[in-house]
Amino acid sequence: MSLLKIEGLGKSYTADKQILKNVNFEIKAGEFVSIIGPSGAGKSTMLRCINRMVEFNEGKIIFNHQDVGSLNNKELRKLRTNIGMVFQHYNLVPRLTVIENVLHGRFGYKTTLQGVLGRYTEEEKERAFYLLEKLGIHEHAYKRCDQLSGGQQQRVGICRALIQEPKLILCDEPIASLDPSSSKVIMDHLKSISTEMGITCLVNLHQVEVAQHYSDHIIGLNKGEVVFRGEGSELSAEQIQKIYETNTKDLIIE
Ligand SMILES: Nc1ncnc2c1ncn2[C@@H]1O[C@H](COP(=O)(O)OP(=O)(O)OP(=O)(O)O)[C@@H](O)[C@H]1O
Repeated sequence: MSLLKIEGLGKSYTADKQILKNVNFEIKAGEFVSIIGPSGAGKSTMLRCINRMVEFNEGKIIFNHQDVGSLNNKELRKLRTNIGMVFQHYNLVPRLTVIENVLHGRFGYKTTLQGVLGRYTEEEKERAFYLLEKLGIHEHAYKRCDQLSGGQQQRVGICRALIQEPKLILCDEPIASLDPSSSKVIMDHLKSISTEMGITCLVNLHQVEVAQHYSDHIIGLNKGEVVFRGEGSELSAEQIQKIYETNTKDLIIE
């Protein structure tokens, strides 16, 4: 069943430069899909169009049978509870505790006053603990977020997305600031979120081999156009060259 359908998507921030050009793809519920491409290809813009953090200019986005472009503010707020987001720099509130940051994921379900006063139900607090435990960081629940390592902070970011009870999680370069071992922990968690919890993951990545290892499908973007769509095993050196406009050996930093 299709969860997300992108049809003829176009985006430009300024009149002189088209960032996304006629982008088309479809993602099924529960799939793990990566977007790869060189810096500036439009990967972040693509993700942000899906929840309308960035307004797109052309085409259609259908998410969970809803036409995203036609939603009013109230409908958009509701839609965003179904779409979690994980960021490269975690986007946590550093001076607040881990558990408070996780509970921020419930904001979309609250009135502004409830959110500002930090009014959460016992059930929400239990769920936050359960998620922290699942991601192996429950012993840090009452620490300030800025006392945690990058990998731990990213796990808090994932818990905050999960407590929204999303159907889709958008991850914008979730491992770009992490060392290889923390990166593996994060990617393993994201993968099990899709396979065990059935939550669809759309992940922007810089590392081709990571995308190949974890993804059901890969989308290759070059200058805002989809130049590859397929499984990791179908991604040949020639395809990689088409995406990055460079030889694969040039992608290895020695
Ligand atoms: N708010 C904005 N206003 C104007 N131009 C923007 C804005 N955001 C992004 N751009 C431009 O859009 C292009 C695509 O940027 P985007 O961040 O989507 O690419 P990316 O593939 O995610 O790059 P990276 O891998 O470096 O994060 C770039 O040329 C960028 O300068």
